[in-house]
Amino acid sequence: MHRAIATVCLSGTLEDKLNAAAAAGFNGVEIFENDFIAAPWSAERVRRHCAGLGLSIDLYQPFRDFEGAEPDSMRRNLRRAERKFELMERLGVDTILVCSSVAPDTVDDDDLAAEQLHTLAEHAARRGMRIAYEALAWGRFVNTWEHSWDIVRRGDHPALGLCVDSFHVLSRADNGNGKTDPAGIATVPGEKLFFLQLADAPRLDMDVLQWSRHHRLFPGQGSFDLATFTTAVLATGYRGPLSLEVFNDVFRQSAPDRAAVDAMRSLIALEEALGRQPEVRQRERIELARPAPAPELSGFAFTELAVDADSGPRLARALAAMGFAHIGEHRSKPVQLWQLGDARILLNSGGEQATAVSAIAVETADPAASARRAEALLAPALPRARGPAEADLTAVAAPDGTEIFFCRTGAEGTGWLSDFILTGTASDAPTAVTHIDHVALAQPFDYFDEATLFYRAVLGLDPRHDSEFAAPFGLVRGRAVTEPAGRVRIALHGTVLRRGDWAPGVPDPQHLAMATGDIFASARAMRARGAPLLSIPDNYYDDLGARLELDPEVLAAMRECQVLYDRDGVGEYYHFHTEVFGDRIFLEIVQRAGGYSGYGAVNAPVRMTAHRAVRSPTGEASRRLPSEGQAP
Ligand SMILES: O=C(O)c1ccc(O)c(O)c1
Ligand SMILES: [Mg+2]
Repeated sequence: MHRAIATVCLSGTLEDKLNAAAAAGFNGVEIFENDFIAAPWSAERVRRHCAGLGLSIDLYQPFRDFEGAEPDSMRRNLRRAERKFELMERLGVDTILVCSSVAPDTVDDDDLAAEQLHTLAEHAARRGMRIAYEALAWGRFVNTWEHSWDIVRRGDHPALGLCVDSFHVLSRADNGNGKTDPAGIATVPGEKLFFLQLADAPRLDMDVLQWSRHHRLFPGQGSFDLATFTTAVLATGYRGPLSLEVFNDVFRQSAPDRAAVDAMRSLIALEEALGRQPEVRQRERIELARPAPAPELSGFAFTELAVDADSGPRLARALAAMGFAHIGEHRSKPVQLWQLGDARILLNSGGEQATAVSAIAVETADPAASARRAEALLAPALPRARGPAEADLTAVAAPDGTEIFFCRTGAEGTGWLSDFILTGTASDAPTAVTHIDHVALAQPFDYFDEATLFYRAVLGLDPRHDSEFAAPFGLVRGRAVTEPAGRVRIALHGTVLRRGDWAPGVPDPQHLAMATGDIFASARAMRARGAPLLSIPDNYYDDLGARLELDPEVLAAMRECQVLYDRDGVGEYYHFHTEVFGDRIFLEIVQRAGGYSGYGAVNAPVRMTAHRAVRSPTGEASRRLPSEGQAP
């Protein structure tokens, strides 16, 4: 389909925005009026620049406070409109968005609004132009798509049609803010639907104008069902642009090239979702992106930690005490392979990077298909330095820079294990650890929403378990992306607000969590072997005993083993932690019981406070993520 983006989505000048949109592969743009007004270029120059970039100008917007005006204002409004039509002629754009009036002196009279829009359409038609009328969710009187459609119908002019914007429709459908039925859009005749704007948003219980102006997201980053919504629009016969219109405080200050790629990824993923809707699949002549389907992921092949001269030996000692065996050495790089049960960890001391999770390898049913899909979804491919006997592992970069590898352990030829000279064998899991349960990655503030879409679209993981909690260094936001059966879980966390210099650059270290079948046996065995485990204050256990009526023996065992606890409607979660290595990494052991699928977010502030001692808030510069704290 024709993919477009409103200039308001991107940061910078009009020139920056147009260049970024074209570079990301968009076919067209909506010119947001303020971007044009502030630009040093004439309309003709903008038109030429767009043409040179291969961008059509699909919409000029917005034209505000037109309908329901007193006769005197109407004369002024028509004059204002004529000036904009002249400008549109120069720009070479034939459709203008008129959004429903918010003016306090608007008259509540649908017949009057319809008559005035008819007149406006008549003026537009003389120049071969069209009026796309959009109901703002906070319009003075017109604030549902149904109401705008009723007025367009009464206005009865071929040059008068609707603009539907998923935010205005779904924000009202979702929070019970007013009666509206997104599915009903399917009944509008396609020729009366002039334009489609798409935005996602997180579910927030707040004023709808503030929600729209600050928190809109690209499709797939929030909680709206845009596939169903767009299917209803396509059912009308609408074949115009899929156009993104996102107002977002973070994107407004993000590098426009990167944001435009994120935006394009969201449309590719949406088109793919549309192709799965039976109603859409049956219609011909809809060209949709069809990336290779996401192959099934069955777990983590390995996780690689970048270590330095200090953290490397400390981590190696900790892994040994936790029961891991050092079973191999990489053929050409300073990389150690450690294993316990099915949990494999690489310690890589060859890079410049500070101690951190540097790579995650997922077990995929088809590594080549995973790589093709990642490419189709614009994941940046990473070049691999490859030695003669080494597997050709495909890797892409996640938004935070973590390398994601696609592996099939044991597969002929591509087995990554053959990169290692095996020098030992895994012990018999003396500490009951079975596999990697999850990897927790600190996200740079600017890339949190981009990361959600990346993992969802590229790896086919589902976003779940949104949390927000007050921690010693500020408010922390968490979200997990998981394989449906829970075999791959990645927990993302980041700061909710930017902060000054006192708090650490990242709110919480990254960590690697291993699953055990017996949390107390693991804790006792690891402690006996000298693992550097974290101490939890007595206050925590006193509160736990007060909040939950736990078996006194279990509570005593938790206190003895420094195990934290959570439960939800279906199951229980037991977990304990190591100290922090190199400021940026710790290890966790978890036991899930009865289908608990969370991450013990309720306990995170306690654990973070316990880690506080090793995360002194001074001298932070060296502890920021590579992508944090850089000059813009
Ligand atoms: O927030 C606004 O004013 C605004 C303007 C134009 C739009 O298309 C829209 O959806 C919102
Ligand atoms: Mg809009």
